[in-house]
Formats: sequence, structure tokens, C-alpha cells
Amino acid sequence: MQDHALLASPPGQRQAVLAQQPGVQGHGRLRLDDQQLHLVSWRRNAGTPFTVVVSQDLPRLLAEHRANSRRAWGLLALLTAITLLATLALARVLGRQHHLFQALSVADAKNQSLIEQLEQEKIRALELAGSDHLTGLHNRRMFNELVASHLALARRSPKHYALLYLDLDRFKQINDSLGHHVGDLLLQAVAQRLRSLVRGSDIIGRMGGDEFAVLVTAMEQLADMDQLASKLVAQLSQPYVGLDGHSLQLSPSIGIAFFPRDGHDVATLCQHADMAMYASKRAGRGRATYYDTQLNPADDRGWQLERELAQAIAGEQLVLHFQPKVRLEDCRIEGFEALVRWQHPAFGLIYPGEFIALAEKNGLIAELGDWVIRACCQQAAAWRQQGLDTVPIAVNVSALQLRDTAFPTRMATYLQQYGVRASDLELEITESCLVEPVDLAVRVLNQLEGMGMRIGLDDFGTGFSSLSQIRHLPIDTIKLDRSFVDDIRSSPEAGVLVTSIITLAHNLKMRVVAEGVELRDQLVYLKTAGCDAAQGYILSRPVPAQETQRLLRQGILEPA
Ligand SMILES: Nc1nc2c(ncn2[C@@H]2O[C@@H]3COP(=O)(O)O[C@H]4[C@@H](O)[C@H](n5cnc6c(=O)[nH]c(N)nc65)O[C@@H]4COP(=O)(O)O[C@H]3[C@H]2O)c(=O)[nH]1
Repeated sequence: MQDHALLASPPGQRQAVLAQQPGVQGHGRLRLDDQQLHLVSWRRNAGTPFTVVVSQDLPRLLAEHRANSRRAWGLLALLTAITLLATLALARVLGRQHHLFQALSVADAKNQSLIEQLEQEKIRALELAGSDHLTGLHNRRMFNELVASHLALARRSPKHYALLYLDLDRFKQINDSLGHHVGDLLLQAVAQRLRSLVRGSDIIGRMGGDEFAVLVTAMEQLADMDQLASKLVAQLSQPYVGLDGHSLQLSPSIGIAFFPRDGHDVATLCQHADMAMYASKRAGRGRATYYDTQLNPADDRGWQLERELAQAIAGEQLVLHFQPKVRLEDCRIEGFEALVRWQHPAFGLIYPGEFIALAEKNGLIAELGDWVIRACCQQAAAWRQQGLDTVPIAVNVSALQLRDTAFPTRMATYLQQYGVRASDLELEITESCLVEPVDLAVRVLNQLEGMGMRIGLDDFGTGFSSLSQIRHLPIDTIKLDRSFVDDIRSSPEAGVLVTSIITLAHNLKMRVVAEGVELRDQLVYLKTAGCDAAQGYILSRPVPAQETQRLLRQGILEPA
């Protein structure tokens, strides 16, 4: 009750009220500060009577108060510190998030540009994959795709569409005699001229080798094709100048098939245009022929062989025959030459003269060459298994095979696969392997020689190379061409030439093998002239594989 009186009294009278409080008497006069202290203490300790509070010892109260105050300050400081730290941590997190966000934005922008770059690369790669690297025209795959999509539109069009197949007459001779570099330049010039002769909307493709195709689109009338065909024959037959210093002239053979009359799809149109092109060739080249149902492919052996060659290589229709090479000193068989044949289901045995050029033209020579090498390895391994004294087998290698830098690696793989030594095989190259670019062929030859393989130069004397030109090449043997051997008896000059070639070759540490020896006189002359070995019908014709075992057992082969 007294506490309430103290509280209820106006501040100016509290001193008097306090003085009358029973517990307060005897403490003397309280100062205002002390009163305030007691008041604060009283308020803090709610429930404790004020008289008890004021009766308490002031220093103790003060200490308690100070301790409370310190605790409060400490708590405040602690809370402030926690708040500060939390704020700092939050700021840091926010900062880091901002940083991350910025980095993400940069990465996103980078990704975006990378995606765009990749898209462009993809388009470029697709373009490259669809274009012929030499001429820049569409390659066969892309041509077929584009023609297929054009034909889908052409079906609803009243206009006329035609597919043209075009092949360059005599291209192979030019390529072989002047080198692949000039051949390539010529193909580029033809592609360029072809582009200028047809409309931009027409589709041009290089189908491989010297074969081109054009889809002539949206012609008003069928007769327009006559004009275009004449223009193409005339213009493409004009001389091509400035081809690495050469000026060349050749003509095209063209075959034409109309859509949809001669075919509803690309494959049929190409096939019929191709057949018509063959008809142009048969009719004397340098002309255009329209497809006609009368053109029967079965009548055209060349056309059929070209179509079936890939299948023949894959389907084991090829066989090897082997012709022995005989050492003239003692008539011992010193090796065999492997000669490929095509056992055709309809035409019977076909000789390489009819299909090697086709394989080269259609890009199948690597497959054919690999098949021959594998078959030779298999033969050498079979001889060894039968306990026969093996002799090297010579394999004919085309110029295109020697331009393939992967050829030595594949050769090594086959040798390993069949457990055959490099010295069990020999390579026969021709002078056409040594036309431009020579460097590449020489590099491949050096690699093959490094593996332990012997190398012979076939048909020597028919080409441009002289012994002095080939002396730096890794060539161990030269094979004297049959034309020299033929002439030995009839022409004294040929005899002198043969003798001097043999002497020169020996001086250059090369062996000489004469090929195409058919007569005893020729054999006698060659032996007298110091020729090392001979090969020809007088000794043996090329024989099937099983016959070689008998010859190897016999060892010696006398002229018939
Ligand atoms: N008149 C006559 N001819 C004889 C005589 N002795 C052998 N010959 C024939 O002459 C050719 C010799 O082969 P080549 O000059 O390498 O000429 C070969 C070679 O350049 C090529 N060839 C053969 N097999 C292959 C091969 O596997 N790959 C490659 N790239 N070309 C091959 O085909 C050409 C022709 O081969 P083949 O028709 O087998 O003809 C063979 C052979 O049968 C003879 O005394 N008189």
C-alpha cells in the first residue's frame, strides 16, 4: 500500500512520502539518485515490496544493477555482432550469387556463340560432305539427294526434266600420260565449263572419275534438250588451255533420260542415262544419245562389267593365276607373278585388261588391290603349311594404290594376319606410278621397301623413264617389256638395246627379268645378253593356284 502511495504521489512530494515509509526511516535522508536506483530496482524485481527494495544495501543493488547493465550491454553487443556477421555473411552470399550470375551470363553468351559456331561448322561439314573436293560440284550422294527432292516437285509440274550422264572420252590416257595433276586441272576446267553452260537452277554432280551428271530442270519443251545437248558436245569439245602448260582437247559422250518417261526415280534415271552414254561411246564418242528401251544392257558387256565389278570383288568372283619366273642361269623357279581374273557367272573367265581400268575409273582399285594382296598372302601361307620351299609372289600395283598413304599399313596388317614375311611378296609397279605427284608414290615405295619388300618396275621401256631417272628409286628389278623381247630376233637394234639395258641395269645393281618370252631363240639371246630371269608362255602360261604346288615341288622349269 505504501508503494502505491509513493508511486501515486507527485514527483515533488515523493521525498516526503518516502520519508514517511516505515522501512525508509532510519536510513536517513535518501538522495534522489539513490531513490531512482531503488525505484529501478523495485521495478525490475516486480513482486518485491518497495520497502524491501529501499531497505536493501545500495552498493549491492548498484553492483547488481551494474552487472545487469553489463549483461544487457554484452547481450546487445553480442546481438549487434551476430547481426553484423549475419549481414556480412548475407552480403557475401549475395555478392557471390551476383558474381555467379554474371559468370553464368558470360558462360551463356559464350555457349550461345559456340552453338552458333558449331551450327555453322555443321553446315560447312555437310556442304563439304556433299561436295566433290576437286571440282566443288555436288558429289554422287548429294546429287542423288537433290535430284530426288527435285523430282518430288517435278511430279506436279507441267515442265520437262531430264537427267544427263556425261563421260570424257580419252580422259584416262591423258591422266596416265600427263600425270594426275594435269588430269585434275582438266576435270576442274570441265566442271567450270559445265557450270557456265547450264542454268543456275540445274543440278550438276561429279559421279566419280571423269563422269558428270546434270539434272536439267523445268524445260518448256522436250526439244530444248536437243539444243542443250548439242551445245554441251560442241562447247566441252573446245580446247582447254593453260593446264600446267598443256593445251588439251577431248570430247564428251552423253546419255540422256527423261523424267518420268524413262524413269520415276533417281536410280532408274541414272541407270538409263548411263546406258545411253555407253551407246554414245559405242557409236563413236563425242555425241549425245537419248535413252531408248531398245538399249539392252545385256548387249553391252562393258556396261554390265562396270555395274557388277564391286559385287564381284566383294562376292569372291575374282581368282588369281600365277605365272612362274625362271632364273636363266639354272632354270629354277625364282618367283611367281600373281595375275587376277574375274570368274564371271555369265561371261566366263575375264582377263584384267577388261576390268582393271574400270576398277581404277570407279574407285574400286584399292578394294581390288587389297583382295589380290590378301589372296597372295593366303597362297604363300598355304605353300609354307604344305612344307614347300616358298618363292616370292609378285603383285601388280596400280598407280592409284601408291597414292594411298594408308597402303603400307594395310599391307603390314595383311602380312601379320596371314603370318607371311614381307620378303614373301614383291610389288610390280609401272611407270604410270611415277608420274606426278611422284613424291607421294616414292614415299609410299620407300616405306614398303623399308618393310623388306622387293620392288620391280614392270613394262620397262614402254614409258618415258630411263634408267638414270629411276636409279634413285627403291627399285630392285626391271621387267623388260614384251615389245623388246618380240623384236629381238627381227631387229638387230632391238637386240643391241636389250643388251645395253641389261648391262646398265646391272651397273645400277638392278636385276632384269624379261617378260612375254614365247620363243627359244629369244630365251637364248636373253641368256647370252646376261638377262637374269624370264617369264613367258615358252616356260609356262599363268596357272591356277593348285598347279603352283606341282611347279614348286618340281623346282626346275625347262622351256617347252
Ligand atoms: N602374249 C603373251 N602374253 C604373256 C606371255 N606371258 C605372260 N603374258 C601375259 O602378259 C601379262 C603380264 O602381266 P603384266 O605385264 O603385269 O600386265 C598385267 C597387269 O598390268 C594387269 N594386272 C594383272 N593382274 C593385276 C592385278 O592384280 N592388279 C593390277 N593392278 N593389275 C593387274 O593386267 C595386265 C595383263 O594381265 P594378263 O592379261 O594376265 O596378262 C599377263 C600375262 O598373261 C607371253 O609369253 N606372251
